[in-house]
Amino acid sequence: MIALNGVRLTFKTFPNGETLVDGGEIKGLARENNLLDFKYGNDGDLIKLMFVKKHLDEMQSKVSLLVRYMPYSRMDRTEGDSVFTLKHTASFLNGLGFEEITVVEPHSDVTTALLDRSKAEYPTSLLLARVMEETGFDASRDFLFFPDAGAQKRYSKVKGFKQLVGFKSRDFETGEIRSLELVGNIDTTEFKAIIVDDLCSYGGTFLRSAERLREAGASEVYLLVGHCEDAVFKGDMLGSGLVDKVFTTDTILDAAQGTERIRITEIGGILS
Ligand SMILES: O=P(O)(O)OC[C@H]1O[C@H](OP(=O)(O)OP(=O)(O)O)[C@H](O)[C@@H]1O
Repeated sequence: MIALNGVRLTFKTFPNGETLVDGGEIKGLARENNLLDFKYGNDGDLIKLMFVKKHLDEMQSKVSLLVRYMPYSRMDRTEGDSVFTLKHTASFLNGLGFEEITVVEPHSDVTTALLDRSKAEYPTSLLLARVMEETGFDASRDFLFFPDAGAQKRYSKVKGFKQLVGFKSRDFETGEIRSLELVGNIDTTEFKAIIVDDLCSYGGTFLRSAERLREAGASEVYLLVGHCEDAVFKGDMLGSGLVDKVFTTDTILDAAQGTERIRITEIGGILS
């Protein structure tokens, strides 16, 4: 999905897969300062983005970019012969020459380090208070749970709550979670937990997290993630009974049962 100044652009696809881009639609929506809102679905969307930006360049207008989910952001390091796809995706976007790039919930600082004139926004942090209120979170008893050190670092500004951290081991090649152990002092026999992280893909991290939390006495477990892919529901996250509710945004997912999906454009601070 690509929106220009708040209006979703329409694209047609030729039988051979090429895209027909409507320059008249772009021209009709263009202003002196423009915002392209980019929701990545597949690699073809990057090509569409390039066509739109190049067309706006021909009108000599200024264009900023909102990247709802940074493609390849999890490939923020390489092992063995794997290509550094995040670096090359960032290079592609830099080559398009945006005035500014805002990235929603990047997986790590590597994304913003690679992108020119970029900044990050974290809706998960902004939504935490709302999720706590809805779940009846009691700060004197309940815990936030960060599944790995990366998550703990990402949300290090969230202070004043009891926290537990996971120690996760993942097979880089297959993506399979080898183990996830819970680290921290649980000083109560019954508590609620909110798992906080940037993205849910296959859901293994969160199923394992919820298992460990339930074993430790959690009576309710909630998941708050910035990005959420459909695959998690095929993996039966909610059907497992381990997670009571998933709170996420619309950066990837359009709709799924059992989730509360909050439009990022409604979260103060992201687009201002
Ligand atoms: O739903 P899943 O398929 O389990 O994936 C979700 C997890 O994967 C990502 O971390 P990752 O393991 O890539 O963390 P790392 O970059 O710190 O290794 C993300 O931050 C979640 O913790």
